[in-house]
Amino acid sequence: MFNKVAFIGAGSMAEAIISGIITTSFLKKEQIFVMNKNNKERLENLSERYEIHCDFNKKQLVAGADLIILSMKPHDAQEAIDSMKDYIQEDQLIISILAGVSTDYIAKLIGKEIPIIRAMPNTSASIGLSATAVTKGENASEEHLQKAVSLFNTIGTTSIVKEEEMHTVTGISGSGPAYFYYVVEAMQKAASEAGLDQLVASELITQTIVGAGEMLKQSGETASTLREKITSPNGTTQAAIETLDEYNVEKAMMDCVKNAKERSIELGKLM
Ligand SMILES: NC(=O)C1=CN([C@@H]2O[C@H](COP(=O)(O)OP(=O)(O)OC[C@H]3O[C@@H](n4cnc5c(N)ncnc54)[C@H](O)[C@@H]3O)[C@@H](O)[C@H]2O)C=CC1
Ligand SMILES: O=C(O)[C@@H]1CCC=N1
Repeated sequence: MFNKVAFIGAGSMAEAIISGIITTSFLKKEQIFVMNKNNKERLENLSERYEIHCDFNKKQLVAGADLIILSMKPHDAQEAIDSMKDYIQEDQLIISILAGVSTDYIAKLIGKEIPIIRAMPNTSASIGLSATAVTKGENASEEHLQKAVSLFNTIGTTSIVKEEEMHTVTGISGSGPAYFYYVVEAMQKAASEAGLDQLVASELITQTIVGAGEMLKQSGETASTLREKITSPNGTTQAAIETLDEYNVEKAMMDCVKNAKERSIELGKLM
């Protein structure tokens, strides 16, 4: 499907994707090329661990790559793309995982009518459990989109969305893992205050969140039904949920997603 894949940016998301495509044998190690801004030690480390090619020479890195993955931070995109756009050809496919940044804007920076797929994975990619959403830019075909789906399926599930939905997706599944970690941190604090052993608490909380996730996935029941089944009249769960309602946690969660979405829109405009 791809002969050579070049990652521009070698941070945590690039590593998660690399790990997925190697573990599932989607690509051979020697087909993967990576660069970052100036962190030689990081590249050496990646090269040793995954046996992939690392190179600071942009021309060499991009030459012959049928897929280029933009995996730098949004604020670094302009400089990174400026310094390599002359080596990019219209028959190459670009996948961007940059939060907030439109395919049109990337095409404008590159200055060519090039196929671009925009994707929003999440950090669970590092264990093959990302919820990734993808969308295609103006010059990308259905075939390009399907190739991207195949790639992101190596690191979890992949959903196809409209480009205008990508900001919402970022607020839901891109940043989403952090919301659950936040809840876990709070539960750990409560357990600690109550004097429960930290290791025991951690084991119980982790298995509780994994179990709830699997119930959502496997039971075929809605979150609301599953919650009601736990909530005995005048029981402990009712007392707990009434507290969440008193604090208006539902509204807080809705605003949390909304603000992440707004920030994604801003990130796109800041470029
Ligand atoms: N961390 C997350 O949960 C998610 C992040 N994203 C997006 O993924 C992208 C990368 O995020 P992370 O991996 O967390 O960032 P990171 O900070 O870990 O990595 C960024 C990489 O880009 C490199 N870079 C910066 N300027 C460069 C340049 N001029 N040329 C080449 N490389 C350059 C850096 O050296 C670094 O290797 C961001 O655009 C972010 O919006 C998307 C989904 C989830
Ligand atoms: O916080 C961020 O900007 C990135 C994008 C999605 C998750 N993390």
